[in-house]
Amino acid sequence: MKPFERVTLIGIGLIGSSLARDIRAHGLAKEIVVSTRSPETLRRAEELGLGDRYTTSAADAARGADLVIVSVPVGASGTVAEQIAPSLKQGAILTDVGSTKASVIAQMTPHVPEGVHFIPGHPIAGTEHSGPDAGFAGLFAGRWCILTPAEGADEQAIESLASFWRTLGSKVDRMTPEHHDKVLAIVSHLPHIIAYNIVGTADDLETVTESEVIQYSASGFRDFTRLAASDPTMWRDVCLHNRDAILEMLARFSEDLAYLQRAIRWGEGDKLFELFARTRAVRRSIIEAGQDVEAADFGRHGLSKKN
Ligand SMILES: NC(=O)C1=CN([C@@H]2O[C@H](COP(=O)(O)OP(=O)(O)OC[C@H]3O[C@@H](n4cnc5c(N)ncnc54)[C@H](O)[C@@H]3O)[C@@H](O)[C@H]2O)C=CC1
Ligand SMILES: O=C(O)C(=O)Cc1ccc(O)cc1
Repeated sequence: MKPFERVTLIGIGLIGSSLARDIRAHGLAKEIVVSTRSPETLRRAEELGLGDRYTTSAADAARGADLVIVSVPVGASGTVAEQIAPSLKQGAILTDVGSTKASVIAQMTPHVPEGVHFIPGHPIAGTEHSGPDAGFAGLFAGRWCILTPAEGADEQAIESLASFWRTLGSKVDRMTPEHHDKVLAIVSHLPHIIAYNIVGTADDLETVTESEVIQYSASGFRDFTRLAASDPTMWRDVCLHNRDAILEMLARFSEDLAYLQRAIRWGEGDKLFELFARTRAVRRSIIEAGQDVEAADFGRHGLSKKN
């Protein structure tokens, strides 16, 4: 696709810095402007050569940009939108990468000036690491990116953003923010919450000393510890900003867990076997659909990238 004259990245952690690297690699911008709140992170981004211009002022960074990508914890979306609103140029595309959509839209939309195209997005790609050192080119290749534009949003702007993500190798889908939040609650938010919970429980158990947890953690527990090592600020915000969908899925999860608990208590092996056979089939269908590479990649990068 034709490069943007100026792309501004607000937030330069795992996602923002991966975007910076990919935008450079694919020649998608004539100029990359990097902005983040903390001077230390900004300095690190500069050392890594992630942009062409650097500033802690989101308002200065957004001025004159054709594409502005907000990659901050979802709870900070409203503040950022308020800061950049007066600098956004007419016709600019404004997007985000937040893991929750309805709340981000509610926070940002009131600040978006007439004539600026706000197209919310969410790349379903990441790792448990955070910060500018954790990003890498190619993170989004082969992964989905979900766009959740409002009804009546400018089709040309949507297509331009979709084409940007496709250039990074992503598959692009479109859905309503509410549907996105329900789907992501079950496939991403609950798994993280369950991981935080099980690792917390193991850590609390007085009979299991810390050294035993570490010494005997076979692959099952280990997989949970990877997710449970994810950024606390990011996941606090996800929980607070997708509250309803997460609570709905957690209620369903607890019911199903009680069923499992009862089957174990009463020795109902047939019920256990039926469930375990059904879930094995789910895993197999994911692998057949070619999605297993993603799980393997998360693991690989998780082991090799430092925080
Ligand atoms: N980590 C992951 O695997 C994925 C994360 N996301 C979403 O991407 C967004 C960013 O996540 P990461 O890059 O992982 O986080 P990160 O913690 O690596 O980076 C966050 C960045 O935002 C900056 N920041 C925080 N508050 C700010 C504010 N008020 N103004 C300006 N900058 C601010 C930080 O300095 C940092 O540069 C989040 O909304 C998250 O939900 C989406 C897909 C995957
Ligand atoms: O590291 C993992 O396994 C992930 O699940 C990464 C991830 C985290 C948050 C998102 O909104 C999307 C992807």
